[in-house]
Amino acid sequence: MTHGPERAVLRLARPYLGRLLGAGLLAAATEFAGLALMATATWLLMSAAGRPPLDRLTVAIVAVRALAVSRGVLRYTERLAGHDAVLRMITDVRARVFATLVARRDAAAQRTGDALSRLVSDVEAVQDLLLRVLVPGAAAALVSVLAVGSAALISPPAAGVLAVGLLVAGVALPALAAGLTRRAADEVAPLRGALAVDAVDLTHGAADLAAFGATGTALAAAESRAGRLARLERRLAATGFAVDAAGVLAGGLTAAAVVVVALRAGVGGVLVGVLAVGTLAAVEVSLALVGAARQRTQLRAGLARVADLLTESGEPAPTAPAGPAPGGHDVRFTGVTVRYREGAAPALAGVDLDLPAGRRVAVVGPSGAGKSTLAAVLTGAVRPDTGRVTVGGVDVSGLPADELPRTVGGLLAEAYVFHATVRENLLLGRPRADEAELTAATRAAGLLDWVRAQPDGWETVVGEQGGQLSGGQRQRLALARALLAAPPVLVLDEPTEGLDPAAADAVLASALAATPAGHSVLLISHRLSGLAGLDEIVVLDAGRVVQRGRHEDLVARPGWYREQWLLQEAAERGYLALAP
Ligand SMILES: Nc1ncnc2c1ncn2[C@@H]1O[C@H](COP(=O)(O)OP(=O)(O)OP(=O)(O)O)[C@@H](O)[C@H]1O
Repeated sequence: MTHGPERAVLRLARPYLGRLLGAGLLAAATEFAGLALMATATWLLMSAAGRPPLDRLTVAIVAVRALAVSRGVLRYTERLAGHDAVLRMITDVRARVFATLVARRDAAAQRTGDALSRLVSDVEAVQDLLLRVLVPGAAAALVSVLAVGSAALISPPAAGVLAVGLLVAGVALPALAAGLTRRAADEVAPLRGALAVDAVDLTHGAADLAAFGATGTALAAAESRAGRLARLERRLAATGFAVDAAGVLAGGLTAAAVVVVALRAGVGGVLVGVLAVGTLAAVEVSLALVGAARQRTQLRAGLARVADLLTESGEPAPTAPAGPAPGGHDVRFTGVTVRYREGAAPALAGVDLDLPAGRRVAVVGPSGAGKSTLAAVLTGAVRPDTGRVTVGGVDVSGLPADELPRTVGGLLAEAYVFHATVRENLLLGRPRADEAELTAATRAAGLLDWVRAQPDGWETVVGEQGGQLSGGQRQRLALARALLAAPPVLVLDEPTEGLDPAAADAVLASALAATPAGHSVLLISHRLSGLAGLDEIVVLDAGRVVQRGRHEDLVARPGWYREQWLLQEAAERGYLALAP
């Protein structure tokens, strides 16, 4: 019986079904060879005790040797066949998961590192499902049937007893183990997650906790959670061991019952011994299903996440640079309203905005005005509650997930810098960019001098989340990547954040100059300097458009823009006067 996510994942296994079936049969042959080895060796030892002529034992001696050797060979071939099939399939799964993640551009998921965990550990769940659950599970089931069939040749009543023992070991105990593991996962996983958050808060927030004298309280809370987790894990480990012990007991009891029934049925002494040892070996094979059931339960969450991504996108995302959309690249916001929480004030309230192809528009406004939300709606990361956003006349929400990023993109809020080299981080924007394109984008973002000054140049590793860069360098790297991607509608959300005023002006000017003519720009900024050359400036406040026009019109009119511009000018003049 397979669950929904398993079914979705297994659909991808279809092209490799032949190989997987082969691996399953080889696994069954390996286990059966082991069982036959035990049974034949027992027959040989017990028969040899009666000192019969050697020629009566020759076949058994050869069989023991052959079975011992073939078991190793079969196991090796099974592993080879199974891994070959599964690794081929995993490559497909990874490509599809990556394609969906890229297409979806789920900002929240990328921030939490969820994307990486999906690509690595969740996809490995698919591998484990096949190699550690389904292949050994099918092999154990097949061997059980063969064992009961073989026992029936000696004594049908003993075979009946064996069948009952195998059902206990291979069905009842695995079901019990799965139930316990599920409970463990449901209770332990949230606690582990909370403890991981505690650990991050305690390390990253250590300085602030100490400054507020709150270290002791925070530590005590984390310790109490760790204590609760330890108690729960001890209890679950004890019940887990109890299930394992029950498995051993089931093996012993089944063997004893088989012996009694076989003796009553008048089976000869040597064959009773063979039945007893064969029973122990067969039950042990079935007990492997207990481990498989536990594993399968633990894989649930990972498989569900992978299945969620598999159902979304069938084909890997294209890496080709942006091409013209069928209806051009005119962007239009019509009455867009976004409300993040029921009852809360809207982040955007009925916003109308036109961004015809080639136009450059800045969106400014106080903190919390809804600027980033506007960008998020345009890139499809947030869906409007009412109203619509169209690109080339097509509703953004109706565009295929892999098509939108080819048209709209850029530097979004809290752009992620990967733990990779400068070159790799840049190539994410345009995988086939050549050296000249890399250089031009990096120069426009004002990062080229820094790159050239590094001993490793483009191959400089930037650390986890760009931790080995300054805030300004991280921002420039993210901006260079956006400029390299050069989508026809370029969104730049605070591209000069973290730069000093002079650098901010220079970078903004060079970034705008580097954007090809005909490409539109939606610039989001809290700085008003450097906006004079733009076609339009839209002032947002509390989710509404309160002013719009060119820079020279807006500074001439009373309002938020003029006030803010005068304040920023005065502050920056003061800053420059004080600067050495
Ligand atoms: N993911 C979210 N969940 C809930 N509320 C949100 C979320 N993102 C933004 N908001 C709220 O929506 C409103 C607009 O936020 P937004 O980030 O769009 O503003 P902004 O103009 O970009 O602000 P800033 O200049 O400070 O970045 C704010 O009140 C904010 O608290």
